Amino acid sequence: MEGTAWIDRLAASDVVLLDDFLGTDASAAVRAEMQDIFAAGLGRPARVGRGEGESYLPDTRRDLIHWFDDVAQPPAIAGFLARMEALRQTLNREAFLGLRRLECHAAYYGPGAFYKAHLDAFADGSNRLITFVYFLNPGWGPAHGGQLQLLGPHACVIEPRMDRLVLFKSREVLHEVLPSHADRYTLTGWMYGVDEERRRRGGVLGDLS
Ligand SMILES: O=C(O)CCC(=O)C(=O)O
Ligand SMILES: [Fe+2]
Repeated sequence: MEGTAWIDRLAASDVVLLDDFLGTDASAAVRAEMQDIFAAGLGRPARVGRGEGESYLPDTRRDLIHWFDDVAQPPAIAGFLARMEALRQTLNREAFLGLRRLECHAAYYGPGAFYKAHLDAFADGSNRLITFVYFLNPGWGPAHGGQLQLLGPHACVIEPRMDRLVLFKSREVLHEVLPSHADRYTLTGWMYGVDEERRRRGGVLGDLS
C-alpha cells in the first residue's frame, strides 16, 4: 500500500477508500475461504445492539455473520487480519489514535439483504473508533446492488468491489447497506479505543497491547 497518505485522507474526510488492498490472488483466496465458511453453515443472523439490548431485527438488517475468535483462521483470512493489525499499529504510530485492539466478522448478504442506516458506535459510550469493510465481490455491477451508502455530510455511494477496503470513523459516519441482489461477501471490523468502563476503574494500563 502507498505510504501513509491515506491516514491524512482519513483525518481530513473521516472516510478513506483503498483499492487493490491485497492483490488479485490473495483477495480471491480470501473470497474462497469466505464461501467455505458460509457454505458450512457458520453464518448466524446478525443482531443489533449489544448485551441485554441485543436483538434480532430483520427489518433493520438481514445479513449473516460469523465472528472470528482468537483461534487460528484459514490462511488467507489470517493474512487479511494480520494486514489490519498492521494498519492499526500504523494508525497509532502516525495519528496517535490509541487503538487498542480490533474485532472482525465475516458477513454474507444474500439476495434481498440490507442493513438500514446506522452508526457503528453504540450509544452507551462505545469505544469503537474506526470501522473497516473489505469487499469481496468480483464482477460487481450496479444491477447487483448492495452498495454501501454513506449519509449526511459524508454522503456518497461506495461500490462493493472486489479487493476494496473502506475505513471510516465509527462515531461520525452514518451509513447503510442498500439491498443486495446477488451474493455479497465482506469482512467487517472495528478498531477500539480505551475501554471506557476500564478507564473509569483506572485499569487502562492493563489494556495496553
Ligand atoms: O457491509 C457493509 O458495507 C457495511 C456493514 C455495516 O455497516 C456493519 O456491519 O455495521
Ligand atoms: Fe455499520
